[in-house]
Amino acid sequence: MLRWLTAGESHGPALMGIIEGVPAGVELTSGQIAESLARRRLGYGRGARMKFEQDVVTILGGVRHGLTQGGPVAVQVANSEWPKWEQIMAADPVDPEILADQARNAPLTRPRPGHADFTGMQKYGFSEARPVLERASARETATRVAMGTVASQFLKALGIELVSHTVSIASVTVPEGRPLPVPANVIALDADPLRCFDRETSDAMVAEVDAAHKEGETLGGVVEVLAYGLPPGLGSYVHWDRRLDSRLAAALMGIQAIKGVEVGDGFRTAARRGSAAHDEIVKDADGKIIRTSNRAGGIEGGMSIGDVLRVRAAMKPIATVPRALRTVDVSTGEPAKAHHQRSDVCAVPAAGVVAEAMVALVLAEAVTEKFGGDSVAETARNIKGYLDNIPASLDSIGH
Ligand SMILES: Cc1cc2nc3c(=O)[nH]c(=O)nc-3n(C[C@H](O)[C@H](O)[C@H](O)COP(=O)(O)O)c2cc1C
Ligand SMILES: C=C(O[C@@H]1CC(C(=O)O)=C[C@@H](OP(=O)(O)O)[C@H]1O)C(=O)O
Repeated sequence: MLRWLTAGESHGPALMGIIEGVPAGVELTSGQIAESLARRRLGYGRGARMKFEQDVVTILGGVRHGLTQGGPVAVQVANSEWPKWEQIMAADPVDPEILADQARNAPLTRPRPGHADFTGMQKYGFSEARPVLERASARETATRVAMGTVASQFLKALGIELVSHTVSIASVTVPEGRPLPVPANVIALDADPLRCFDRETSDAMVAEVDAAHKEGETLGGVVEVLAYGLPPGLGSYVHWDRRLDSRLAAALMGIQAIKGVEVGDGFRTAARRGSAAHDEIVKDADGKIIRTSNRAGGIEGGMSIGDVLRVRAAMKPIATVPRALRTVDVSTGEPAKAHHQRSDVCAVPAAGVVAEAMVALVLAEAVTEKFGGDSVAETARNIKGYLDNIPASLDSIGH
C-alpha cells in the first residue's frame, strides 16, 4: 500500500509531503527532487512569481545515503519568499497593528470567478479570500511533484518510465498521427518552451501565448502522459474503485484547473464505429500476441495491458484573467472587478509535469498493491515471478 499527504500554503514557510509504503532500496536524492521541481517551473507563459521565488528541497526522513529505507519519506519544499510573508502567514498570533501596516495583507473581498475564493469563504466561514486561496493555489503541486519523484524513482528501478508533453495550447494542437515521444526525448521536451514534441506546433503555441498576453488574456490546453514498460494486470476489473483508469482519472482531475481526462483515444473513440475503435489481437512473426493499434491507451477492463499507457488532461484557461472578470465586493455588496495582482498567462507545460507526477503516484501504488515487496529487489523478483508464470499460450507484449 502506498499513501501520501501534502500540507502547506502558497505563501507559507514551506510545503510538506509525506509518502508511506515506498520499499527500501529506491535511489533518491534531494538533487533529483530539486530537478523535478525545476521542470515544474518551466514553460512559456508562466508569471513573474516563477522567476523570483525558489523551491528549497530538504529530505527530512526515510532516505539515507541516497537510498530509501522503507519508512515514510518526508520532503520539505521551503519557499525563498517567506521573509516577506512571515507575519501575514504566521502560524502564531501577530500584533494586529503590525498586520494593518502591511499593504499585501489588505482583505481580499473581491472573489475571483473560476477560483475557490467565493465558495471557500461560504464553506469555511471566512470574511475574505486569503485563507482560501493560500491552500487552493496550485503552488501545492510542488509537493505533488516531490512525491511523484519518489514514485518515479521506484518505477524506474522496475523498468517503468514516464513521459509528459503538451498536446495543445488553446486551439493550437499537435496534428494527429505524430510519433509519440519516448523516454529518450525527455531532455529535448524539457528544452522546448512549451514542452511540445512538434517544432512547428511549438512555434505556433509561442505565438498564441504572446497574442493572449498582449490582449490581457489567459490560455488553457491539453497535456498527455505516457508510461512505458508496464506489466499487464495493474488495476482490476472486479470493482469500480480498483480500476486503473478510474484511479488515473481521479488523480488527474485532482489537479487544480483540470476539467477533463481522456484515456487512450477517449472522446475521439466515441465518434468512431466499433470496428475502428478497438485494438485487434493478432500473433506476430515470433508467435507473440500483439495488438494492431493502441487506441485504448494501454488499458482494457480497468487493467494495464502491457502496452504504452496514454492519458490526457484538459486544463482550463488561468482564471485570474488580467482583463479582470466581474464579481461582487463582498465587503460593500457592490459590483466590482475581480482581484488581480499577477498571474500566469498559461501554465499548461507545468501542468504536464504535475500530471506526470500524479500518474507516477497511481502507478507506484498499483505496483505495490499487486507485487508488494519491502525492498525494491523483492518487488522486482515478484514481478518476474508473475510474468514467468503466465503460460506460453498467453505470451504477449509487455511480458
Ligand atoms: C501549475 C499550475 C499553475 C497555475 N497557476 C495559476 C495562476 O497563476 N493563476 C490562476 O488564477 N490559476 C492558476 N492555476 C489554476 C488554479 O489553481 C485553479 O484554477 C483554482 O485553484 C480553482 O480550481 P479549479 O480550476 O480546479 O476549479 C494553476 C494551476 C496549475 C496546475
Ligand atoms: C506559485 C505557484 O503557482 C501559483 C499558482 C496560482 C494559483 O492560483 O493556483 C497562482 C499564482 O500565484 P500568485 O497568485 O501568488 O501569483 C502562481 O504563481 C507555483 O506553481 O509554484
